[in-house]
Amino acid sequence: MLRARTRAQLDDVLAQGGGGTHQNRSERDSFAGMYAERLARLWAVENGLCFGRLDLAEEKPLYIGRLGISDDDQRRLLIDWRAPVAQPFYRATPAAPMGVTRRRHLQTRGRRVIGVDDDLFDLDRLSDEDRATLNGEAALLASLGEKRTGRMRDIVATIQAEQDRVIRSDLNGVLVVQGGPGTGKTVVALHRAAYLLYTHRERLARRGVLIIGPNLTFLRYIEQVLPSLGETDVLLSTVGELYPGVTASAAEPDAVAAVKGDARMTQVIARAVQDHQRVPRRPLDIDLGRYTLRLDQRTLEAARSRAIRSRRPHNQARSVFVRHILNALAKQAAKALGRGMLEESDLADLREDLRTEPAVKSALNRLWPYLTPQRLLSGLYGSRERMEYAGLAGPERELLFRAPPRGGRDHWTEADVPLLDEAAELLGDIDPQVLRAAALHAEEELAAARRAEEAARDAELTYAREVLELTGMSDILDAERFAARHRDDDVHLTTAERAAADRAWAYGHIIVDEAQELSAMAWRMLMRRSPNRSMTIVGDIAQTGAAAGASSWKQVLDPYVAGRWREETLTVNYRTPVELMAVAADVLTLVGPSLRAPESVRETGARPWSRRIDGRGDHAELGPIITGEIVEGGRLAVIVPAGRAAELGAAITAAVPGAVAGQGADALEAPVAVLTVAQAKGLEFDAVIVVEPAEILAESRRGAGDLYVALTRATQRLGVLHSGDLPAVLSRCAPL
Ligand SMILES: Nc1ncnc2c1ncn2[C@@H]1O[C@H](COP(=O)(O)OP(=O)(O)OP(=O)(O)O)[C@@H](O)[C@H]1O
Repeated sequence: MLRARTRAQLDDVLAQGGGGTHQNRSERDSFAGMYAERLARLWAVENGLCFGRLDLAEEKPLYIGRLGISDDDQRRLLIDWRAPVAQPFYRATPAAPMGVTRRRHLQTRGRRVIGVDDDLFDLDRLSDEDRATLNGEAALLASLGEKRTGRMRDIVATIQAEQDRVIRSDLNGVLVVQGGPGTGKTVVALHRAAYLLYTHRERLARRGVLIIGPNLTFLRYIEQVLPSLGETDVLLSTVGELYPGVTASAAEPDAVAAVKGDARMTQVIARAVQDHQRVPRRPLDIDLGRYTLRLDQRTLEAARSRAIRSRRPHNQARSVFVRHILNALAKQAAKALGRGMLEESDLADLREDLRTEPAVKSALNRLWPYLTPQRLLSGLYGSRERMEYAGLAGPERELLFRAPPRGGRDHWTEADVPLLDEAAELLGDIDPQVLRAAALHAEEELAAARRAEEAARDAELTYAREVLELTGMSDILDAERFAARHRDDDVHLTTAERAAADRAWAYGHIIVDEAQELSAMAWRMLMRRSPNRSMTIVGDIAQTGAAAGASSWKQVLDPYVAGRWREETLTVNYRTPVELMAVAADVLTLVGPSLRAPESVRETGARPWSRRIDGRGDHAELGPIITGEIVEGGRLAVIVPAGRAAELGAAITAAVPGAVAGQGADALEAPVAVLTVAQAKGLEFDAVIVVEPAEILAESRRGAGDLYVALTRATQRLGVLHSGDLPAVLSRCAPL
């Protein structure tokens, strides 16, 4: 009925056609967008719309669902799971029943109820064992035992009490959620986003919520969870995508990323900017044909210090510098012309004449060049002298050195993005017209701007097509025209879209997943986008893999909110069965003797196995072993050492039909995915085979953490293949 009503409203709006004033049209379009979005949401929640019932001691039962629905008389039929009255559904325990006598979990398929599962809080009837039970244990275990699809699902029906505390925690301040693998950190973070948007709609809809994930595969893995929770206005991004117009697609060794991620790069970038403001040691002669003007060091120093004292970013401070220099030149020119003292208005004319003199322009461009972040960074990496001046020496400098890009186009890596952002802060914007007029060699920036424009147009067109398709109007209205109508006034842009295009956007709330992997420079970039410091930081210090990653939350946060952040810990592992977790827990002792693995909620009886392989030649032996582990209708990951990824990926994809290697959408859909630990981070699979664990252990300083991550990706089965001796920490695996 709701869908029919929304559909009718949408039809009404669209039937009004394209006439009327500009304002009429844009209002109509934004209504159309709103109704279409609501309709999409109503379809998205179709599955399992109502999943719970609370029987209360004093009142009528409440039904809990994915969204709230009232009848025409405003009587509540279904309570949105995020509403305060729904809280007991997740929090009530036999010891603290919160007025609830019975909690019922409904399992549905389509519109049919296929199972119910009750928690009784009538204390007299409970045994001790019952009192300690999980919330909706049967429903939870049924959900955990299901085959994995390659996309994360929502858990609104089975959120556990410790997770609910995180989800509903206060919006303000910085909340760290520390938890071992499989404790639901990711899924909880996504539910928190949905909860916050529901509870603080006004504030957050305007400023938006940013969710940062470790890589694009991971974002694809989680992207469907939010619409099914009823939220569409959230920006999912990696750190590498946060700088508009730059695509960080190049790879680089961990050691290089580690230097770029270090907090010291703040000073390096600042010095790199100052390098472009240095005055030459000798006077500078400007030959104007009729006469020559000279800029001596005193004049240059004075202009420079005025510009710096203006405290403006480099590109804006340039006008102060230029004004001072032109003044000095104009006075000299007056003398050279033999005109003695001139009126101020004559001097002004002279200044303007000089400003357009090519020789003066080129001198000014050398003395105080307009700089884009891209030019600054390319110039820095391409010159050992500049790096030296900026404070990079020895092996670090050699790691960062790269030949200047040919044709003006550089290849950026994920670790470059926070540095570009840092540079952008210090440089300030350049008016695009100035950029063109100054005839800078800025092909790269212009190309980036064009690409951004094209991407925005594509997004508009897709949006327009979707709206028209949803409304069944695609044969009546042309998507191009529909999109063009929006373009003029930006009315259709969601908060997330506007935020994505704006480097300086301040988000209402930022959620960071796999946060342990971020470098100090990446944190600076995120903090800049969170002036109100309203953040949820989700991760596991034991799983840190990146060389520039975190070794404690204190180290990450003290520079920004010392003593003002709170931490919650998740302790129960919902992914990995007891038998697998025992193996992983042994490895965890190598990461840190005091670290404790989370408690698993279920047993499968399937003992992890190990098997010796030859490990050389064409790896023909791997095909049958891997094929034998494929889960019918489910997904298997083969996790390999990063240094062997290309070789093993090629061998396995050749031998196993349907297998894919490396990151990307395919890796989520395929029955068998060959991945490195970094690529598998945050994901989960029905079965996992870890190849050459000794190599994974030895591959980096954080090898033990990497092996721990690899071993905790499976929901059902785990096996280990090794050519040398099996590492002693894996002795629980039964040899085959
Ligand atoms: N309350 C719950 N009900 C049902 N499933 C749950 C619940 N909590 C977590 N899960 C499931 O457990 C699995 C692990 O969750 P998630 O990926 O969020 O863990 P994580 O802590 O982020 O793990 P990692 O640190 O390994 O990335 C997912 O399949 C998730 O859906």
